Amino acid sequence: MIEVTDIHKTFTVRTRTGRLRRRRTTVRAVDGISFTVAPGEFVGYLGPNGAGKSTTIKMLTGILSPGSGTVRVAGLDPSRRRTALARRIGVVFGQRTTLWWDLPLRDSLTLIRHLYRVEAGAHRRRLAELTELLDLGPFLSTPVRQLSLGQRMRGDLAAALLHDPPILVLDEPTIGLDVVSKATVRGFLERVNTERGTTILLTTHDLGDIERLCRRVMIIDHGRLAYDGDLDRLRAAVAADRVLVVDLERPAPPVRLAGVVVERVEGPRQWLRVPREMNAAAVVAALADRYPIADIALREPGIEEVVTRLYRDGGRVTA
Ligand SMILES: Nc1ncnc2c1ncn2[C@@H]1O[C@H](COP(=O)(O)OP(=O)(O)OP(=O)(O)O)[C@@H](O)[C@H]1O
Repeated sequence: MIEVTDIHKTFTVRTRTGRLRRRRTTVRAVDGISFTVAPGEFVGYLGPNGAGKSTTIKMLTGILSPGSGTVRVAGLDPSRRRTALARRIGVVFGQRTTLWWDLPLRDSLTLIRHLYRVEAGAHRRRLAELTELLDLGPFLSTPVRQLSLGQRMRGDLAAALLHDPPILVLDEPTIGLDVVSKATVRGFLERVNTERGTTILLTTHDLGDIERLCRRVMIIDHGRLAYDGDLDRLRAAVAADRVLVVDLERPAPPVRLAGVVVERVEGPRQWLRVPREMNAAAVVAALADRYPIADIALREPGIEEVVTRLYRDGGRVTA
């Protein structure tokens, strides 16, 4: 569905160094990235600010052409076949709307129907379906400028999917949304992926989006892919520590066990950081030997911790 081979993109930036002097510097926004996304996959695209995510998305959607390397989306070269590609792809930019500010949402969607030349009957059916899934009914007649951010995003998602494209590319679709709107958007995307088989590439800083929706993540740092694989393997690869939550039978001072650090104590409950290289079962056995234990649970690190660690270590993944 999406094939990217060794793409590069550099920008030349002119910076002022004095009253008249300017210096030209080259920014390697994308520096040799390759990946493929198969039909029906839901892939998260992560990276710190300025890593090159938007530049990649712009090359996938034909807004920018790569300096070198090749991109194929639905078999097309996006920068050369932008119009043909538009029929096969839906794009949502969370920070920008594709809707007409002064028009009611319904009219915006009708205009989009004409742009994509969707036949009237198919449009009616699709709009009814999207209206139900995204609960657009209460604000279809409201001008876009009066919509809340969450309503506007639901409208943008409908606009991107009206022509039923097999590929959906999303750049920060949950940015600024409240918890309820986020849940609506995530639930909707999950259904689009599982029920219609739409291939989805999702760029986000919201790790909750990734954890809820994506089996595969790609992480970009300084224009290069630092990781491409499933989330669990990433957890193990960055060797983020696990936490053992121990309930002792009664409150006690922090337990003492070689290699294990007690992070927090609350009454009889203690949180123990267990380094990845230690065998958790052996730690549990050693604890049970020395302390009266009522209950015990092992927690894998949250995705926040995994990603923070990856960015901090300069994006090196060794596993
Ligand atoms: N049009 C442009 N002209 C000059 N430099 C640019 C341009 N677009 C992007 N860059 C630079 O390229 C690098 C990658 O930017 P990009 O917008 O792709 O990052 P990003 O991962 O999307 O970041 P963010 O999470 O902040 O949106 C940055 O250093 C940015 O300043």
